[in-house]
Amino acid sequence: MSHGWGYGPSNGPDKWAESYPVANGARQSPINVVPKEAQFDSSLKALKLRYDPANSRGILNNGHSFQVDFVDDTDSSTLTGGPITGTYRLKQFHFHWGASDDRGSEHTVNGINFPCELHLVHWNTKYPSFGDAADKPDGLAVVGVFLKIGAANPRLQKVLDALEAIKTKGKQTTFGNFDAKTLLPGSLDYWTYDGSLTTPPLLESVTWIVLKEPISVSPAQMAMFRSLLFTGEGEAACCMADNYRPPQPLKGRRVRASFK
Ligand SMILES: NS(=O)(=O)c1ccc(NC(=O)CN2C(=O)C=CC2=O)cc1
Ligand SMILES: [Zn+2]
Repeated sequence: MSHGWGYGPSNGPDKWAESYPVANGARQSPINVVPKEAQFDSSLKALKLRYDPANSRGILNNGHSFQVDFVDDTDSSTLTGGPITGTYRLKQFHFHWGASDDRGSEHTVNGINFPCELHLVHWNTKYPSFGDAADKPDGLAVVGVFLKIGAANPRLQKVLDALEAIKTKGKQTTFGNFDAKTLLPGSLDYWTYDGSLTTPPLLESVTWIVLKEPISVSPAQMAMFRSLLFTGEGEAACCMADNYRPPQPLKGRRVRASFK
């Protein structure tokens, strides 16, 4: 790819394999989840997500999405239990969304797209840092949460209200005292499978944990996601939307369910 990867016709998901051959690898993400084909595994533990609001640090427009970054130098915001062993620390969360409400999620369920998907990114503390963990087969664990059109979600509002300050690529601002737990649905039932980052470098290092229950988002709130720009200040504006990779081949992988 002559220029950076993105989601446009010349640098989008169909082109990524040119610079990132692992795009055609054996454990790529996202996937289409077919609940009837997922195997209930009674040995799967309940997810334990313990997040300390004091760890939230900033919010950044990285030109592909926006992410809320967390201080991750102690075990104060962690993921344990579920399909993983050991302790994984929360590094950041971000979203993927569509230009219209009929698309935008990365994972699909029975071929259905949601308008938006939240990813909470964690790294395995058996490694010294996120960067060290990012290319290990058990290095990362991402919790995926679907957003479904419905009533306005007050728990999203603090995040959405911050977007006006980070409209263009590279802009960031402080974002303290945010409790990421408030973004989770009531049920922590999940599907899990071995996968990858869904953006370059597409590293096959992610244990995916996709929650069955969506959280709500209103059409007006979706419009706020779409008010962001892929482009930097002074460049021709391009609205940030359709920043999702479509489902990838399962290639024989098993998808397990924590629930019947
Ligand atoms: N969409 S996803 O699979 O959850 C996905 C998750 C993460 C990343 N990349 C990163 O986290 C890059 N990164 C670093 O390497 C250090 C901080 C940071 O943000 C890419 C994709
Ligand atoms: Zn993501």
